[in-house]
Amino acid sequence: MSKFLEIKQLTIGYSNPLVSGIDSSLELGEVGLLIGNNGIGKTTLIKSILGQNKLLNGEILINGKAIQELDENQIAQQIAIVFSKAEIPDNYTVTDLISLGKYIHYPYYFQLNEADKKEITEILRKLNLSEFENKKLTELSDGNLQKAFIGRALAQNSPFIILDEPTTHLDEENKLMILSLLRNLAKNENKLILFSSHDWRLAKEFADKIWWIKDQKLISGIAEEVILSHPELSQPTILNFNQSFFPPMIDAPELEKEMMFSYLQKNFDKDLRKFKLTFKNDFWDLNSDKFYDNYHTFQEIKQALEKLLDTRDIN
Ligand SMILES: Nc1ncnc2c1ncn2[C@@H]1O[C@H](COP(=O)(O)OP(=O)(O)OP(=O)(O)O)[C@@H](O)[C@H]1O
Repeated sequence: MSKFLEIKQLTIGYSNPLVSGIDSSLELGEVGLLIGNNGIGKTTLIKSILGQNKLLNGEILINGKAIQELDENQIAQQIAIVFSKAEIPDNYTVTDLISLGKYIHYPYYFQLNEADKKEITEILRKLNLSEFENKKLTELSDGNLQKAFIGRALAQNSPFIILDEPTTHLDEENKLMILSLLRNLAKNENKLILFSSHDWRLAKEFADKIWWIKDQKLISGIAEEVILSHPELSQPTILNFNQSFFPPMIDAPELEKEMMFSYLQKNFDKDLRKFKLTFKNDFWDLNSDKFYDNYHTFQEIKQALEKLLDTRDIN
């Protein structure tokens, strides 16, 4: 069976390559989560899949056809895109926006036929947006606005939907709502969903596959397997807010590791990479090449580290 999206030996970028040697695929009914640091090439990859960027090498096949051989309209029949930074058209209602999804099927000026109207009513219902059908977009909550943009993608009726950061700017409850909506679309309507996210820790619970851009390569596979085989993904350093803080090695279950990281990051503007903390259920081991002791509380660990750093500064 051929994969709906197939990428072979692909290099993407501009004058210089950003990511090379990409070999991967996704099938209808799957949810793929695209992650990677800022500026690493996520949007560039999305644009390449949409045929908007010249490929530096290799190929992208959509339903067996090379992307370069499809014209704009043929691509729109296969792929709908939801950009999170989309401009909100002034004076548009929710129904107007969703109706725009039908545009690709008509010439410049069009009027919706009865079947289209029925379909849009059905999309509004499915997205729980019926009560807002005549509301201006500018009056919607962020969560409902995001749903309206997804509604436009659904009206386009393409089997593949790509979303750039669909959960950014949403509160936790709306994030979960959008993520389950995306998963339901894949599972109940056999859509292929590929979305990028900075909230990937949450998003991974809803994704079948992870596509992770790192060191100019794409690491891809079943979400859980990618995380298991790349310990740095489960290291909390990915949530580093404090530029001059470098965490010690923390050997502990995920939650304890995350909490210890969070506590140290708030309390130290320092490089702690010389130290290692090991969780032993009832206490924590703290050691470096010259030191070893154990502690029961976070505060004891903080005091010990402060003392050790002080001593080191004097020496
Ligand atoms: N049209 C362009 N010409 C040249 N370089 C570009 C162009 N567009 C983007 N870049 C550069 O390519 C790199 C990757 O950008 P891209 O937008 O793909 O990253 P990203 O992973 O989506 O980042 P973010 O998470 O911040 O959105 C950046 O260094 C960016 O400056």
